[in-house]
Amino acid sequence: MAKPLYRRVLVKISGEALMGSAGFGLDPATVDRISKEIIDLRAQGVEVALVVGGGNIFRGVQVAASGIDRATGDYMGMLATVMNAMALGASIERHGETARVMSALEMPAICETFSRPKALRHFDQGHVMIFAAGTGNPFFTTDTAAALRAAEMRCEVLLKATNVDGVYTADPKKDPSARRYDRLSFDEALARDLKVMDAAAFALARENGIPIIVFSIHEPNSIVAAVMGTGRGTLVGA
Ligand SMILES: Nc1ncnc2c1ncn2[C@@H]1O[C@H](COP(=O)(O)OP(=O)(O)OP(=O)(O)O)[C@@H](O)[C@H]1O
Ligand SMILES: O=c1ccn([C@@H]2O[C@H](COP(=O)(O)O)[C@@H](O)[C@H]2O)c(=O)[nH]1
Repeated sequence: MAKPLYRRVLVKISGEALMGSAGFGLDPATVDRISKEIIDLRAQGVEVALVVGGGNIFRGVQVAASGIDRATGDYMGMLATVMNAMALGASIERHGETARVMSALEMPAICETFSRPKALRHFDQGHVMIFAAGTGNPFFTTDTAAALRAAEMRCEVLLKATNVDGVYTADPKKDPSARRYDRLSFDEALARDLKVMDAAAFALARENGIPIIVFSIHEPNSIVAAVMGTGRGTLVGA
């Protein structure tokens, strides 16, 4: 049986994927399916931190298109990630593991505010860590937050569980002739301006020597497979 390649991982969960086949919001079956994979990883002794996106509810850019200023839209997007984090945390706990949600924006009535020493302590105690509200700053994305928290939490890899099964030469949703990479360097990803993640996220991961695996969250057990090294996806590294 395959063994985990990594002991401590950060998984970036696509917000958009959490809506399942609905056009908006949270699909409970999808949330539960993802939670069960996280629990399977914990059962294998893997320490798991999560950063969740907000694309199933609000993205700052989309909010801005309706006339609200961009920074306000971004704060709305960050609040969306808090709701997703709470849903994932509740589902993980329902399935028998302990989870701690920490938000980059203060909302003490709801969850803890992010503090690195506290987060490391929670991690050492075996809790699944869920980092909400991105970086806490507008004009960023949860991909950048994922690279940032992965570095802060000393994770060995960043797993981007998303809507596509890897990094392509161009956006495969727009260009049917795009080809998928098995492996790719950070320098190439940045030089080719591949939009699967923003440049800040790639640069932060490169600086901290954290490889990124991009894979489809729609494939059953793909998070576990990525940790075992048996899944389909693209490895972005040095
Ligand atoms: N070169 C590329 N290779 C692969 N996907 C790409 C590329 N360029 C753009 N994309 C797009 O990037 C998307 C994944 O990134 P995106 O930030 O939109 O999603 P996410 O981070 O998974 O979701 P969310 O923002 O909801 O958390 C894919 O759905 C794909 O259409
Ligand atoms: O550090 C951050 C992270 C996110 N945002 C805003 O939230 C939404 C949702 O995040 P996604 O990464 O798109 O899933 C994003 O569009 C931004 O508007 C932010 O401002 N700062």
